[in-house]
Amino acid sequence: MRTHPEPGGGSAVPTPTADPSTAPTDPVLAREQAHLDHARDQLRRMREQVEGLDASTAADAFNAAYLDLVLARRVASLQDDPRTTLFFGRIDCRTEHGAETFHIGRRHVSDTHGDPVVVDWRAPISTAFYRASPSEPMGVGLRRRFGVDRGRLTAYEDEHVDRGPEEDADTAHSAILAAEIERPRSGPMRDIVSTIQPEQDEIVRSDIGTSICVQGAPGTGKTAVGLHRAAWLLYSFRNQLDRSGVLVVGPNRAFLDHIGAVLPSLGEVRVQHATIDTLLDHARVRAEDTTEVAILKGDARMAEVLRNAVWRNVGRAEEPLVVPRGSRRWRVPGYDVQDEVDALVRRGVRYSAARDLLPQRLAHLVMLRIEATGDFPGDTAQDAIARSAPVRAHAKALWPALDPAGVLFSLLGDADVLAEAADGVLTDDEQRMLLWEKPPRTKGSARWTRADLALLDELADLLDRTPSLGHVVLDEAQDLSPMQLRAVGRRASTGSLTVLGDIAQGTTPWATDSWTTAMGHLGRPRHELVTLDRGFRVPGLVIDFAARLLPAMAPGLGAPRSVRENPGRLDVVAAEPEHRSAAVVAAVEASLGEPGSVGVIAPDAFMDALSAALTWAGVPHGRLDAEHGDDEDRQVELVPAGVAKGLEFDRVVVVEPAAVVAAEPDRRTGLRRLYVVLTRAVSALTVVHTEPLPEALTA
Ligand SMILES: Nc1ncnc2c1ncn2[C@@H]1O[C@H](COP(=O)(O)OP(=O)(O)OP(=O)(O)O)[C@@H](O)[C@H]1O
Repeated sequence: MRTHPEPGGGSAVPTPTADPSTAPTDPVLAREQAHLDHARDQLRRMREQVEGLDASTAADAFNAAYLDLVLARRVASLQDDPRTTLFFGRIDCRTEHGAETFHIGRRHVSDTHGDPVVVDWRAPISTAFYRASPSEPMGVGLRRRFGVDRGRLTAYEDEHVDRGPEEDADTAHSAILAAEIERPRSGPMRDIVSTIQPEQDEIVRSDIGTSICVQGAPGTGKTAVGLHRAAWLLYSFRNQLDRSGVLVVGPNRAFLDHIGAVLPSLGEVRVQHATIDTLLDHARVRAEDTTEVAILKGDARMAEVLRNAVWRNVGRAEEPLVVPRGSRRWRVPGYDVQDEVDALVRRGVRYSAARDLLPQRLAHLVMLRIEATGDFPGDTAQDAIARSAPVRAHAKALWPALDPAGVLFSLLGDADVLAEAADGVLTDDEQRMLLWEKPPRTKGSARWTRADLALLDELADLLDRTPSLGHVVLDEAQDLSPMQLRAVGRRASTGSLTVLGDIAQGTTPWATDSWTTAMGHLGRPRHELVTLDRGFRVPGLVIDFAARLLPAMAPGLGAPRSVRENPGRLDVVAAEPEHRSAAVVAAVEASLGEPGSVGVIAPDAFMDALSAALTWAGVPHGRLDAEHGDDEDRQVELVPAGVAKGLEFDRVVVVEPAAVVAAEPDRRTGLRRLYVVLTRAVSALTVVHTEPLPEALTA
């Protein structure tokens, strides 16, 4: 594929130093720039038209305020960002209307006749821009990609898709695509709309009813694909999803900050972002379980224990129900009351919903007796009986009000309650493990753990149905326990899910080793499983180094095939123990002159010493943790190994791999953690060690 203008006739591929303010001399580029100027004029016209609309003409003040809000949002969505272009590609197609040209951009722009000047990348016609190939041209004759710099077009590449397989899209080299993939990374994650690959596009545009699970090695674009899928769904099913909502769940705050700008840059500001802890925000976490107990609390069998723990509270109707009315007392025998209770239990509604129905059911039994005497007191009488003190007291005794904390408090604090709920589900030893050594005196003083949050969430759902969103994107899903997966799954019980992860990056003791099992816990036994294996982040030298770990900790899983042209740089620096921090500082200082971010990733225990060493050397740096992301524009970030998942930096310094491994509860988890931290680099990786490297890495 040729890039125009050719070297000598201007910059082939946009570079930060190109001067885009000059008019293009290449006639094709000049015509395209004129189309861009026209598109900008039309967008301005569309905006001015909306600005001119008068909300005060609405029927009443309420409607006027609502219309005002809608118009303000519409004006905001029609803003033009002069730093970027309105389109990044074009396709020339044969359609039922003859030969047509479509320019593809981030948003739709139309002219005064309503004809498209730019089509949204999510519109059906744009699919061909991403997927057409010589073997399947999809009606496309020409595909053109544009090089862009500071809001101007600086280059273009043409691909004659219909000219047969000699110019196959897979092998044809695109300098513009390569430049986008190779660009140094700095700041938060960016959208990839101009370069979405065909295998990624298939996931992005899967039907809303399809739940998809994407297994992909580091840097294969899982997160990017999940976010673009959310944007595509919101565009294609706007009405449905505006009502039900879309949620993105990620591993920690630092990760959410890293990805937080992608959807807004695509015009989607109404997507909620959460970590699993903020999602299950039922109580403050004030204690930590041992690994063994956390694994048990995360086990899917706990769902049955909790179900039993809730429903065991429904009592048996031993006593008759006696209701005085006028001069008579109406008596319903216990066995009749019990039949109603049994019928409600069998109905399969949530505990609290069934509880709300019971007084009416009891009142109905009383009414039947009254009517049997030939008296028909009317509909309001049943309501009055349902609200009467004897019926309310009877219902309350049979079906007590519960709250999640109260149920879990008695389950973990009372061996008899646990024994009854866990009978035939957990062994005696497991039950002993679950019980608090020193039970708190009240549920309010209980010191809940992170694993308890998923149990409280399950209980909350047993009592009252959790509302479902329209779509949930779950990233780094391999790390969630079965109980956490159930919690996410119920938030999409009537919607669909996009589940992203990598079994080889599972670093929790309860990490899943099977997507079929995980999707079962998410309530999606029927799903599509897709594997992504082309790596866009990690260069070849670095991925080959990290992949040495795979046989030891995730046999059967492959490394990504790096699509990067730059093989990257790998330096392994052996230092004396007393010079470790100095070696890290030297590695950081060596990379400060180049553009792009620098991540120093080390075990948690080293953070203070490394921060002090960097400060002493006068290197400004930030410090990420699970609660704080990259909130300032800093070149150097100090990152605890446990927080690095999902992040990327242009250059990475990994400190003491053996200690990264040793900080985890077991060797497999340790090697997986090391695999995660070694695969964060886009251009260069420096490994600083004083202890021998883990054997798996030197093999
Ligand atoms: N089609 C593409 N064009 C350009 N860049 C891409 C493309 N796909 C992915 N990337 C880039 O590759 C990098 C890695 O993507 P992403 O973080 O989504 O990968 P991941 O599979 O989620 O990685 P990890 O498993 O390590 O979290 C990002 O910088 C992303 O923008």
